[in-house]
Amino acid sequence: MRYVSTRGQAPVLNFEQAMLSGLARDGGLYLPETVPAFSGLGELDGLSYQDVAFRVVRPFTGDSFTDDELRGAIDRAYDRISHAAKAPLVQLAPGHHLLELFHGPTLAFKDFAMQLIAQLFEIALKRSGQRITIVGATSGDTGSAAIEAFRGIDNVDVFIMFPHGRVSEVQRRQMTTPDAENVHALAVTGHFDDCQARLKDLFNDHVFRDQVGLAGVNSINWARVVAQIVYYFTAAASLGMRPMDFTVPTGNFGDIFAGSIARAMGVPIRRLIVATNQNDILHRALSSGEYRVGTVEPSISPSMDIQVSSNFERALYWAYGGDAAAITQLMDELKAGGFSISQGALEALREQYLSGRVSEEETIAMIRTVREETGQVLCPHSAVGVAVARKHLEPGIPMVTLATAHAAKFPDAVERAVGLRPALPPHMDGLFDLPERVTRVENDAEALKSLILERRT
Ligand SMILES: Cc1ncc(COP(=O)(O)O)c(C=O)c1O
Ligand SMILES: N[C@@H](CCOP(=O)(O)O)C(=O)O
Repeated sequence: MRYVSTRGQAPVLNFEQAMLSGLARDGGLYLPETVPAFSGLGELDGLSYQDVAFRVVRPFTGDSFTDDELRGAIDRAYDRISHAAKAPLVQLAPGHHLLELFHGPTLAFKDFAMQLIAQLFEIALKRSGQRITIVGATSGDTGSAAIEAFRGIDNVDVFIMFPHGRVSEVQRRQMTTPDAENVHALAVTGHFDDCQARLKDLFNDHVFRDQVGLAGVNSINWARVVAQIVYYFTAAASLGMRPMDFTVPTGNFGDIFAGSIARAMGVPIRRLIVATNQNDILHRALSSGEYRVGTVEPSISPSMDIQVSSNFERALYWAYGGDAAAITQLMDELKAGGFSISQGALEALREQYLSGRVSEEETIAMIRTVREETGQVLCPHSAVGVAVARKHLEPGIPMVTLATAHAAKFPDAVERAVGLRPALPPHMDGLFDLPERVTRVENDAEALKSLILERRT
């Protein structure tokens, strides 16, 4: 399996190289040259999550890992997910199911990919003896999952940038309380898009990139996306592999893009529905064809407070028929505020994705409604998903909404909706008592580079 950049000017890589690279050297994102068709869709029901993961991930890793290495990595990764089913599917209403992706150590869907790629990074780094510096940008969940997965791993330093004052207290403490020496939490002045833009600045400075062995674990990293494909397969297998719809609370477009790969591999996904909060650039883009960056508005679903949605570049690349020059041009226009999607590409995107947007009030109301109807307490991101999904239910077609985080990570929003603060699970006891370690940083690439050079171990 070979991986190519969406901008067409970076070296073609194998899986391990693409994983260790993160962003391509031309600023683009890696994609497989072709998506492998999956054989044996009908044989998955009844298999463990780990068995399905092995079958789904294997075609993407090529000869980068032996079967034993991959199987071992999968087993160790998913041992950390507490639920026996790993990603249980529960019924919210007849025909509407919730895919619970919050039973990992940091209570968000990010654990599914981050735990696995940490294992794969460790194998690859032990083999090569290479030392790397992971830098990540987070609106809250990627950072905590990355810190949890990579803390204490030899040959790795982890620097996580989060927007100061714009993540929940639980998310912040998950990033600032681990005492591992290789972990560095950085509170950046600005919002998530600033953090992500600075991250890309670091990658695009090739001298710095090579000097520190820069690696990325955001969903710009193809390996993250691959791991997120698996739960579309397990959900579809539980529902008998008949045509179904998925609604995905969306920000950086990694999770829903993984759904489009599952579909390309053969999972009978009829509609993939993008659910956004008031930061609705994706909904506006799919509705109007205009991808125009607005101001990031803080919301009660802060992990989706994103306007520049990285993985949309991958979707655009396919919508433009793999025309890397066109993507490069669009990404140049994006620097000046946005671009118009061509009619042909917009039609191709609309064949892949529907979209909906939910206001703050609707999100609160949905947390309340679902609690009243089912007893389930949703996190605000999952509530955005459920609210959009409910507008798209069709008789006879199962709908799966991804529940992307545990309600206890966002107690203020949940309390506003239903008057209770969900308890954190026992493994997080003491989170509010531990000392925090965090460095305030300006939204400035040079300041970040100096800090990273000074701090890496
Ligand atoms: C809880 C939660 N829900 C949804 C999302 C959106 O996922 P994606 O960025 O893959 O679109 C995020 C952040 O990525 C998140 O942390
Ligand atoms: N919501 C994310 C934003 C980054 O997403 P990623 O999937 O690209 O890592 C977060 O919680 O940090």
